[in-house]
Amino acid sequence: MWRNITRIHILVSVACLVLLGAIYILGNKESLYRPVGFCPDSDNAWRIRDLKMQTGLKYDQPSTINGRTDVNAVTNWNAPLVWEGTFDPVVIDAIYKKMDPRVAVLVFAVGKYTRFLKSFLESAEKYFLVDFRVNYYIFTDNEKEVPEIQLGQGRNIVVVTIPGVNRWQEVVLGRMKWATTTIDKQIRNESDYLYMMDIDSVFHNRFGAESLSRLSAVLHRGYYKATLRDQFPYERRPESKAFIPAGEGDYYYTAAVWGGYLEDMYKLVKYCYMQSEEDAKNKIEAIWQEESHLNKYLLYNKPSKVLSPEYLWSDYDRIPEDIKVVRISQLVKNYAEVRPNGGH
Ligand SMILES: CC(=O)N[C@H]1[C@@H](OP(=O)(O)OP(=O)(O)OC[C@H]2O[C@@H](n3ccc(=O)[nH]c3=O)[C@H](O)[C@@H]2O)O[C@H](CO)[C@H](O)[C@@H]1O
Ligand SMILES: [Mn+2]
Repeated sequence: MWRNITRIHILVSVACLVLLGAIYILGNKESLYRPVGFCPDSDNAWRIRDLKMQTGLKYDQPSTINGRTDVNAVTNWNAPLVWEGTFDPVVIDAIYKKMDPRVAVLVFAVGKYTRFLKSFLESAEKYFLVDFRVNYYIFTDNEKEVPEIQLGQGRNIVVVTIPGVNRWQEVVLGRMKWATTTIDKQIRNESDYLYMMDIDSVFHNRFGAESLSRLSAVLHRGYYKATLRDQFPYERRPESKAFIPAGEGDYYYTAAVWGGYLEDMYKLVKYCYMQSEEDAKNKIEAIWQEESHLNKYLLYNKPSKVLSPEYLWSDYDRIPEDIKVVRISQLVKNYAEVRPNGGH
């Protein structure tokens, strides 16, 4: 009898120890494979802690006097405004490589837009965060049309199947819903940074780690130089959640390229989703769909980096003197032909 109880005791104790051990290991699983240089904070997001660089790196001495004088390289909230010539790729890459972040790129290719996948992905492999870890999440209603692409080391394609639509506006706004739910389900565990991008674009030059920050937004090429804030195509109807009154505004940002820390992007993507749902309930659609909601958010929650229109130019437009490098450019397309319900 005594011996039996002892055995049961031992068995129960061992089982408890195994259980505790399993809970401990599972609880720490995240930190086991998290890259060095990131540290968790209270809302479980990952923050850059140290701007570390190895010894012996060779690069040009930075100047306090010389730099771009034709453009402004800092916002009035003291965030960098990134142009060619305002960073040294050697230094930036060295710092960010030490952190070795995992970057998620979310693109949608619904209906005829699958035709843009090949050139987007092939050019991204050549120019987008080369030598970094990148997962392309391709949301499509036709996975058979996702092309086979030769990918660099540490880079993957993940196909997410979604239903087709009748109106292009549904894809554009639907992106916010699908991104929110897919981050919740899957992406959160696989990424430190997240980018949202239009698929109808091609990379032409380096689009590198200088673009990474807590929240990075790109100046829309059409309104970056001479447009008065009251002329920005913000949503101007007070009935919409995206409403911005006259007299307010910093810049007009494009919704075709935006990125940042996973959790900050999640918050913003979800915000656009929720705001557009509110609008739908009130039978209104913001003038530029999620771009309008994005601009409202970024006015009152300033981005930590503003990227110049080098980070999204357009093949429709002549390249002006101040754009020294076109890093990615929107393709010319026949809107009426490529969209399910025609052009604008
Ligand atoms: C350069 C720029 O400012 N782009 C914005 C502009 O887009 P665009 O006029 O460039 O819109 P677009 O036709 O490229 O649509 C945006 C994206 O939605 C996806 N898509 C769209 C339709 C479709 O049938 N299938 C499909 O997959 C695809 O990833 C596409 O790149 O206005 C849109 C809202 O009106 C968005 O704010 C875009 O980010
Ligand atoms: Mn586009």
